[in-house]
Amino acid sequence: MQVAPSILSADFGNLARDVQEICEGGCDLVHVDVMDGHFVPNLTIGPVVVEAVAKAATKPLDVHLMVENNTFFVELFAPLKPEYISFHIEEEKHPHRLIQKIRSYGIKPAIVLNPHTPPESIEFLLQDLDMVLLMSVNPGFGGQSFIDTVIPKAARLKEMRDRINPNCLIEVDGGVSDKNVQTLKDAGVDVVVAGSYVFKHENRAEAIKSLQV
Ligand SMILES: O=C(CO)[C@@H](O)[C@H](O)COP(=O)(O)O
Repeated sequence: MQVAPSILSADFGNLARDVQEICEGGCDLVHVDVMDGHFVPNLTIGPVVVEAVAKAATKPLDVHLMVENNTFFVELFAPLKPEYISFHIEEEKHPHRLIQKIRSYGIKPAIVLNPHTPPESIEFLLQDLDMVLLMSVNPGFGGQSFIDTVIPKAARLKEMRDRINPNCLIEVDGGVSDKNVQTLKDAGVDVVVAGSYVFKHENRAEAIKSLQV
């Protein structure tokens, strides 16, 4: 299991220090939540702060857009060269075009599904994706409870993924801890995002290790 700590739960007064700590602690990706106050009822960070995160990070960035105007934000973040940019299928009229745009920057495209969105909604996009992110909380905030319907959903997505594009990773985000990571692994999940579990742990490196099952 790859682990992508969400910096939403980091100490923003000491962001570079916290990013360095999770990278030295062995995380696989640094997960960056971009919220615009419209698609979700919360507002986070723009390219100025993400540039500082990219400078501090020794692991690739995984940028999760929770925004209304995906194309505008892709253009804003592409120069920072994250490994992945993911956007919500619920907020995109032309997802295939946006996937091509993200790839044209040399960035891996990913699509995010809210808890209610079925994996079948992206069946005909799967061949063009590097990752699908399944939300296991309603997007917008850290520290929420895990919605366990994501487990059969991940298993259904895995069946589609294995058939259509075995290289496409499955990522789960929200309420992830050492208590549910093995179940997620068994369902076929490849990457977990964890915010409060990692950043509130007294030993963040140990927290990351406990998720690398
Ligand atoms: O995208 C989001 C929330 O919208 C997540 O990345 C959370 O930040 C995960 O936080 P925890 O549930 O692990 O505390």
